[in-house]
Amino acid sequence: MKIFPVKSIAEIDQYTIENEPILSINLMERASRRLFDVLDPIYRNRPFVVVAGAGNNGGDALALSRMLLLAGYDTTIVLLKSDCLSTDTALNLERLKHIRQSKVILYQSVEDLPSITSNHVIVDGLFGSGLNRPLEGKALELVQWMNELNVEIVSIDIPSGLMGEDNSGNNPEGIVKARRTFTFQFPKLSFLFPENHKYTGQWEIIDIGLHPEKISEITTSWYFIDRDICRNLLPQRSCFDHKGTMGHTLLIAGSYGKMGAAVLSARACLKSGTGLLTVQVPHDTCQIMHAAVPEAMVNIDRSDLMFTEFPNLSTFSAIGVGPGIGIRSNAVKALDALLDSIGDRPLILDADAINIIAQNPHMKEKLPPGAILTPHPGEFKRLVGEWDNDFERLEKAKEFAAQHKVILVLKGAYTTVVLPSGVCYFNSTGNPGMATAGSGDVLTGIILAMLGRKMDAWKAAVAGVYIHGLAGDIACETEGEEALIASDIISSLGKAFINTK
Ligand SMILES: NC(=O)C1=CN([C@@H]2O[C@H](COP(=O)(O)OP(=O)(O)OC[C@H]3O[C@@H](n4cnc5c(N)ncnc54)[C@H](OP(=O)(O)O)[C@@H]3O)[C@@H](O)[C@H]2O)[C@H](O)CC1
Ligand SMILES: [K+]
Repeated sequence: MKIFPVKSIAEIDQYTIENEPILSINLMERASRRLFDVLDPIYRNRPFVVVAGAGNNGGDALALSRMLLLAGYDTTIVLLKSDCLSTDTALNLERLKHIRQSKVILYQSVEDLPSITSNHVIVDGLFGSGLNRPLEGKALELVQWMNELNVEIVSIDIPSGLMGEDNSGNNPEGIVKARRTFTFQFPKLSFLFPENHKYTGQWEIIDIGLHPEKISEITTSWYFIDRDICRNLLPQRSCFDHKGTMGHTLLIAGSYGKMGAAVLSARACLKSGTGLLTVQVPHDTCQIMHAAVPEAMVNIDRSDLMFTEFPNLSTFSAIGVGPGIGIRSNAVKALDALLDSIGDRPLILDADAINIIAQNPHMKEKLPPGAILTPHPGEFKRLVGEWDNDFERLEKAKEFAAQHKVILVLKGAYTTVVLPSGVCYFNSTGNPGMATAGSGDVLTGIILAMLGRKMDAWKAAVAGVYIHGLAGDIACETEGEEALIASDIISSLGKAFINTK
């Protein structure tokens, strides 16, 4: 699914009005009706206070209020006083006046506000995608009032005060903290940043039937990785395939005391379809790998403890380095040498491989084009330094990916795949239960298998994060968030692939 900047959404909106064709007031009615249909079963019989602004977000709020009133809901409307209501908002205010029970409070000061019980639901329709500056004055007062009530707030389209994209200069006091946000047609970029979760709460998309032609025509740099995207990226097997055509991957992982990372990554790689897997492990640990992953071949390092050498790379269709290798000087030297001889072979670097590169900046220059790096936030900080907010974090990632021509996979909620071109893919699968030891090692194994099958690096990264998250979601259904461990993600890979194809 595409994610658009809010200014492009206004363009799609306009195109829909002209080409469906549909009157803008009727498009607003359709959006509000679909919102009502979602809210009605969730909040049956609860009293509502609907807070509306002067723009079209307020128009949606007023149309929704009419629907609530007609359905018998106790509904009070608080309208932010303004001299210039949008045309459709003014029309919806007019329509409300025809309903006998409607109570519209024109907000001028705090004394005007209704008393609220804990049973109330507040609907926030003050500002939506037309917001262009931080809130102040009466609008700010209203937001602060809503936030201090400590009752459930439902935001229409966007929590009022939150910008669709960059909130760097915003005033955190002037943003509604919703329990739920029902957003029209597309997720907004700012919803995908961890720091904005406290504003959006749980968010959901409501399809309001914007014109599909315009949606496919307008280009964007941002995508939400859904099943369709992943399915189109995954290669099919032919009946003539054999293990030699499914890729021979090399995984360099583990050190004395950290063999779990290597085992998890190796298992995940095999469960993600690699034809053959060779794992490079320290001498003293080879029995662990043989016993835990009998399907893997083992290349034994001369060191008892760590990664210090690697086999001839020409045999392998893709190489993965990092889980559990440590950052001791011998491992540093070996990674440096590997980067010297890698050529343009597909490569994924994770965990300590990233830490080594962060500590030895000259190695960044040796990264082959298209290499995939999968840092968690701590590793990414070591690579690029601090950031002030998540929008800036994304900018830094785009800069790094462009400069070094690599693909970054920023792990976390909505794991983000950043391509050298600046295109970003945000993952839709996964859950907080996956914040557990070894989860990242599993991802490395999955992506390595895909790279080994000659998938383009960006495709392997995008499909890999989706399958990883989906396997985590499937595992969570039986394990729950607390008990979920990395091995459960591996066990669910089969179902994840089946459900995606
Ligand atoms: N395609 C869709 O998804 C549809 C969306 N709908 C709804 O429409 C809103 C967007 O409506 P819009 O009128 O563009 O925007 P807002 O309701 O957010 O209002 C913006 C107006 O407010 C002014 N503004 C902007 N920032 C501030 C501020 N900080 N303080 C005060 N006023 C502000 C701005 O005017 P200015 O001239 O003052 O700049 C705007 O006029 C969308 O979110 C949906 O809810 C449709 O109903 C259906 C289709
Ligand atoms: K809103």
